[in-house]
Amino acid sequence: MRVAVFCGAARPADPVHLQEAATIGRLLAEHSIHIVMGGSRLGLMGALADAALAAGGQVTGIIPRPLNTPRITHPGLTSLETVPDMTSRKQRFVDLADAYLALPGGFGTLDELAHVWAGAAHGARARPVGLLNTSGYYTPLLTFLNHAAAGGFLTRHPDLRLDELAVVDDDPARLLQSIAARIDRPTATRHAMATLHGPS
Ligand SMILES: C/C(=C\CNc1ncnc2c1ncn2[C@@H]1O[C@H](COP(=O)(O)O)[C@@H](O)[C@H]1O)CO
Repeated sequence: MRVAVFCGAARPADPVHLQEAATIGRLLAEHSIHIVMGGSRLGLMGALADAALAAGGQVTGIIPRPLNTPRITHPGLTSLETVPDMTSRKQRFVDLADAYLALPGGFGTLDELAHVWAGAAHGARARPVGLLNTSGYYTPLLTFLNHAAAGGFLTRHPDLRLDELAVVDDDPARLLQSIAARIDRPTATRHAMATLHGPS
């Protein structure tokens, strides 16, 4: 099972975000969940990857070629894939992940979240999305999404329900439990087999 994690490259003002990123990394590794992420050593991405690797986990980085420099790329990932640009990276996250997790972050994280939500709104197979709401980081975004829904702007796909857009929790372990319970296991297994052996 693979989870794509979107999270900040910046050093956060409050170190609790680095600690929580490390907690998520460790928990994913302990549950043998393969992490797919932006491939950087910086910010929350670095904290997540370091903790997962230290706990024996698998971490795949997907990094756009222009960002693949020693200053940015994590040197110890179990695998690293280079892609031409940010748009291709977002598509690789969608190709590879059985679920998505967003930790606190900036425009890059929001862009990745919007990409998966827009895909689901346009009929792509919806996969669970978890928001780690440390210190209420995502509460203003959720308020905005409710505002957008009330304004009738999130209705393009008739099956899309706002409460299905994301599972929100400020507790890393509870959030992972909720996401794991929502993963479509037969599809995830077929998907893993197809990736390993080619489509049957
Ligand atoms: C150019 C600088 C840092 C950029 N480094 C990044 N390396 C890898 N992945 C990145 C980087 N910046 C953005 N991403 C992707 O977006 C998310 C983080 O962006 P945010 O704006 O910090 O939220 C993350 O999930 C990555 O996939 C500075 O020198």
